[in-house]
This record gives sequence, structure tokens and C-alpha cells, in this order.
Amino acid sequence: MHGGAHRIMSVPSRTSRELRAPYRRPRAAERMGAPHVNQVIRIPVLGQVDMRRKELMMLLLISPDGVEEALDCAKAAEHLDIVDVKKPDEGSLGANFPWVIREIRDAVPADKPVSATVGDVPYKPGTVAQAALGAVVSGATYIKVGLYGCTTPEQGVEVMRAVVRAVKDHRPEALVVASGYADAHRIGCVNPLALPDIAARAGADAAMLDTAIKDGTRLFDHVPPDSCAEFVRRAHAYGLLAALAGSVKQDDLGPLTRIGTDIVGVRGAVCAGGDRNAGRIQPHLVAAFRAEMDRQAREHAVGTPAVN
Ligand SMILES: O=C[C@H](O)COP(=O)(O)O
Repeated sequence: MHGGAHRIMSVPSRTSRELRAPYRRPRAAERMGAPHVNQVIRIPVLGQVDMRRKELMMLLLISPDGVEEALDCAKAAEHLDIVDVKKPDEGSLGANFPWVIREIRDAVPADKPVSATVGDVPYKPGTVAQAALGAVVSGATYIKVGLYGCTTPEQGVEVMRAVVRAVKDHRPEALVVASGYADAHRIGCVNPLALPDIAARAGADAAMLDTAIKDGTRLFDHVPPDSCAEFVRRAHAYGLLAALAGSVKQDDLGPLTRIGTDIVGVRGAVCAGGDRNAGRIQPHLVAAFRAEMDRQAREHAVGTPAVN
């Protein structure tokens, strides 16, 4: 489904207890179409995540490398939240072809948002803005940019401002994700903990970390859980979504849940043999990953006041 129209949905009234309970991350949730404490919510027809169910849960983003794997994602659609189009052989956030984004948009259920990576981009704001426009025109509603070639926060802000303008001029409700790299020290790009500030200054919607070099090292090998918690805290302080990825395994889901991650991005862990290159995405591994996410969410929720 394409276009900018919205449908208006009624939601049941909340009890007084629910009304007293604070939202944990209201501004971030609002960005994803979450209900306010009233009777009406707006959900973009584009396949916005229904945050009524998810507002206290991590969302699962899965990255197929093409149409065939996207169809495998579609088989596991009930277990995932966002289908993320990328081209892993062009880099950690390698950009796929516009026609592949469009085919995948058509192949996955309309209520699943499609995300697209714009690449591990150079410090070239004009080039990157055009690429981002290409992704949103092709049907993606999350636009992810890897600030690979940016060595200072100012360069990152400049690139992301151009992206935000290009994307939102075309589709205001699309979400722009500024991504840095947990292993930035290995490639000489901007410090991972600078990403929330870069995203906020540029008017983006989310700050993300992935790993640049897919050599088996994981997010927490480079940015330990305490530092990831600080990343999430900074993102939320700006009202941004916090997305984390980087060879994340089921074992990492406990800490990721506890620190309040909004979106976890995964490929290798749901591919056969855990191999993001030679393996293919397996629907049963997606289901198993989700089951562990749900288990962690339930465990974490014990003692946490319900808000919905
Ligand atoms: O955006 C998420 C990435 O595709 C993560 O891939 P990975 O789990 O293989 O590192």
C-alpha cells in the first residue's frame, strides 16, 4: 500500500489505573503511531507498526537480502515487525536496488513496514539525499543511513539533515534512522555514542548502531551493555527510537530488553547455520528468536506496572 493517507481507528477507553500509569517512552512511541491517552489514534496506511500491542516491547527488524528471502520473512510475518531491505554484499548497510525494494514492499503483508538501507555512505550529503529519496519513492517507510564516511558529528548532522529533508518532503510520515557503527574505532568513523545527538540535531526519528565489519564480533564486543544503555538513554532523552544490531544472538536479548531497546535488527541469527552470507533466512529461526524476545519481555515485565 502506498500513499500518505491515514485511517482513523477507535481504541477502547483506558481505566483510571492505566491513565495514571506513565508511558515509558512517550515521544518515541508517538513517532511510531502509538496512541495517546485519548480515544483516537492515527495509523498511516503505509504499514505502520501497531504500537498498542508493542509499546513496551522491542520490535524485531529482519534483514532479507532480496525478494526470495523476503518471501521467507513473509512466511514468518506474525513473528517480526519490520522487513529491512539491504544488500549485504555491498556492506553492513549496503543498499539494494529500487526495484527490489518495490518488489519486497509488494511481497510482504501490507501491515509490515518495509525499511531500506541507503548504504554505508560517504560524507556526501547530496549523493546520500538522492539515494534516500530513491528508497522512500520505492516504498520503504524506514530509511536507514550508515554514516560510514563521517568522521565528525557535524558531518553526520549535515548528511542526515539532507536525508531528512529529501525523505520527509516526499513522505512526511516516513521514519529516518541515523546509524553509526559499534566498531567505529576499526573504520575511523564517528563515535557510536554521538549518534543520538546527531539524529536529534538532524530531525531524524531514530538512532541506531550496527557493526561495520561482519567478522563474528558482536555489538556488545565493541559497545558493552552499559554503554548501549547510555546510547538508549540518550536517544530516549531526545525522544528518539533506539535501534541496536550487530550479530545479535538470542543470548543478547536479556540485556537488550532490560536497557529499553526499541528495535533489534537481526540477520545472521535467523539464517541457517547462523551464517549471514551463506545461510538463508529460516522462518522457524525467526519464530524461535521472537519466542525468546517474548520470554525476555515477560520476564522483564514482572514488577513493571502495566500501561496498556
Ligand atoms: O539491521 C540489522 C542487520 O542486518 C544485522 O545483521 P546481523 O545480525 O547479521 O549482524
